[in-house]
Amino acid sequence: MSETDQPQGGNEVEKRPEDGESSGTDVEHHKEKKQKTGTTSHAIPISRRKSYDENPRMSSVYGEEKSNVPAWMKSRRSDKYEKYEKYDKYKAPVIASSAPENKPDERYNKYMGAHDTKTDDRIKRYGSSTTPTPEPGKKRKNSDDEDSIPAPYSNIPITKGADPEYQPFQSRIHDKSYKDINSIVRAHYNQRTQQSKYQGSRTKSPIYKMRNFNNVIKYILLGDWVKKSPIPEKPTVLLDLCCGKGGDLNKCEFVSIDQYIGVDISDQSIKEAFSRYSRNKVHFIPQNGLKGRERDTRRYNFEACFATGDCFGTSIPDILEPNFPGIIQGLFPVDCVSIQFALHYAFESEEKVNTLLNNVTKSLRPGGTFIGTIPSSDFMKDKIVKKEFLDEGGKKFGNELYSVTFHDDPPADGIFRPPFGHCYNYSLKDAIDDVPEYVVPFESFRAFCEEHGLTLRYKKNFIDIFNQHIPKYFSKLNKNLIEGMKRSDGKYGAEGAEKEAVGFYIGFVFEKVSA
Ligand SMILES: C[S@@+](CC[C@H](N)C(=O)[O-])C[C@H]1O[C@@H](n2cnc3c(N)ncnc32)[C@H](O)[C@@H]1O
Repeated sequence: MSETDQPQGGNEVEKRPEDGESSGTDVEHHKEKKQKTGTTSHAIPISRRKSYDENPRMSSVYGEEKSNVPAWMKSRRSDKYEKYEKYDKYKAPVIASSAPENKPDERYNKYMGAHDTKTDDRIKRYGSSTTPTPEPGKKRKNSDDEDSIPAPYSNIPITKGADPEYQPFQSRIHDKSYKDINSIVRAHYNQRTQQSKYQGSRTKSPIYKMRNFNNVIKYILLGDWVKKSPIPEKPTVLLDLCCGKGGDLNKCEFVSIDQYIGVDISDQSIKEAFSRYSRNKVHFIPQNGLKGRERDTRRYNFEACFATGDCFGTSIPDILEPNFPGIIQGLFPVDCVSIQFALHYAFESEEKVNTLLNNVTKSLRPGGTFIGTIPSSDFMKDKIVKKEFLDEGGKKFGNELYSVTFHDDPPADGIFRPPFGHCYNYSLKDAIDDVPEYVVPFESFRAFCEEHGLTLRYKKNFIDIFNQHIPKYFSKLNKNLIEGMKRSDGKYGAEGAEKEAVGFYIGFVFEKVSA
């Protein structure tokens, strides 16, 4: 397996005074039945405007250059909050995608059409927020603070744990074998989002250091590989697929993007991400964005919108456009597509991987990057070939923190053929209880990416990423984040069982090479 290592290292990153981190290791999984479950998309627009047009109209990006509202937000403006209201009350599992099956060209003509000479004007900055501004000099709340915010889900039972100050996560999904993977994943992450509000301080979690380590890895990957928009005055846009609770919002601020788009299948996670963003966004963004101006490092200086949707079963335009009319023409193609700790769910079938990679490549501008983190098929191969199993049957490996249990006997040479549908249950203490996910045979994944015009630029195991790049990032990252990785020998990084658990993952970067 060839490996390229060409970090750009050129992206300017800023040291920020504090860091409200989340998830990171919140890796999860599923089980499958061939039933295809898409999602109707539900979206949360973010606006800092106080008033809206009375008469909704279709947006025309280039026809509204003088306006100070992003064009994609102009139509249906009046029902913006109504939509959020609806979303807020949304309870039922999402069923049935309306994605047309066989009209990709039609859909993507529009999708790709925005990248022309007038793209400078595709989005405008606008001011006036309803979000309260923190007192000057006050730092943004970190995730521990956020967890202590009273939550509306008082019906959720609190899991009993050994530490009275900390309640470890425990899944309450029953009869997984009768559910399709989307349902399991959605239920799992909805539960996690709700339970996390009652768990207590994250610093008490048995995987606290691991979470910090994984977050640092994502800072490094995004810091080195998010490429700014090549067109001056055009916003730098990041599309976060399977964004979860918005755990990477801080990282997006760190790399100074201008626009964030988050999509996830878990409606509770999206709601939490929206809430996290809303609490911390800047009060005012100048009309011309913040290019060349100082950013407020205590807050999010970028615009954001969030939508619920199935990234592996539905096209991105079909997820976003119904909720944010004009967004595809207004903000796409984007500069970066990020997918953190989630791509393995797609490897259930070729169809899902194809849908995902179509979403990625059609969303990206040429030269844009596709950045992700996944379990390492090489790591699995090693375990299998060396027979480092926890059970007699040779289906389970791991340690006291994590475990992988294959559904079927793994191949003796550790090479999974065909590349799809190799299911295993993954467990991670205080995060994941036996949730199914799929092996991502990396070389096959790479070949699929190449078929989609994506060329591998970087691929490394987490331990190597950390060792090679932490010197550059050590002084730039939040002190609490760094201190949260302190080892027993006084140095920083992962050790013991945690080291093996984080070594299970790799980071990758592909670049879109052609139009
Ligand atoms: C381990 S979490 C990672 C969250 C976030 N990317 C992070 O790094 O903190 C995996 C996420 O993938 C989401 N997910 C799984 N399958 C999905 C799908 N088909 N479409 C969209 N999101 C999906 C889950 O709901 C969950 O939020």
